[in-house]
Amino acid sequence: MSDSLKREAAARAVALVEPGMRLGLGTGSTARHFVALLGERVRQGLDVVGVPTSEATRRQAEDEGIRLTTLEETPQLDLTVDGADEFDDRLRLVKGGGGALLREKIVAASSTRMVVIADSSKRVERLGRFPLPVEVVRFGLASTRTAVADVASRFGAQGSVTLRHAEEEPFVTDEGHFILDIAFGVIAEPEAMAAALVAIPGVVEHGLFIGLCQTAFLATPDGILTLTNNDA
Ligand SMILES: O=C(CO)[C@H](O)[C@H](O)COP(=O)(O)O
Repeated sequence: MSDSLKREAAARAVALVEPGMRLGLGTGSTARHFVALLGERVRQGLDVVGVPTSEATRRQAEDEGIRLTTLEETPQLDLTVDGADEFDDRLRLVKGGGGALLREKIVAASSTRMVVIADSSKRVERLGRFPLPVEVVRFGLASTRTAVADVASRFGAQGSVTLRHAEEEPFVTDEGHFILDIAFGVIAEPEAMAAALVAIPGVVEHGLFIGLCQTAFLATPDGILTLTNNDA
């Protein structure tokens, strides 16, 4: 998708921001537009505070002059705006392509409202096209990986479980963990599979965001499509 479409989706989300709001600031190339546009409004006098979902977003928000806070200081947020790697029509999301899924999920769960901004290529009929990221502690990696692979195959994964790398080295998250990517194909039972994954010792979190997102602004060549999920 072109960058200008991503920016349009981000602009729709920025329009939701009101003075005094406590914001969750997402991670990725689409969320980056949101932070940039928010920065423009802050420089025009808008007073908000934000909790960044990654060190990359923290650096960008600081450069933009956005006042930052933490969940320790501000445990309840009004609105989180973030990207997604894929989502279905019930606004169940897969996130973590950028490796920030743990902080992203904690921030989203601390928000009254989560809005996703994405392009139409991210919309899927059934989740699983994008490999599912699973954040794991480094200790016991081989055992955890075997347990994750067992769950993945029980729930119909068509591909393998891969340790994510950055260049030659394993990718390390902002919280100091590794990421396993599960090539599913189709995730037939997202809720049950999510429960099975978090039951594995060593698994910190997975990239399925279920019941967290209420609204998606979807950039299409014909304009912005709004999807809503009133159950979240
Ligand atoms: O989950 C994420 C990072 O962990 C991102 O939100 C996701 O990867 C989407 O990124 P982009 O907007 O660049 O497509």
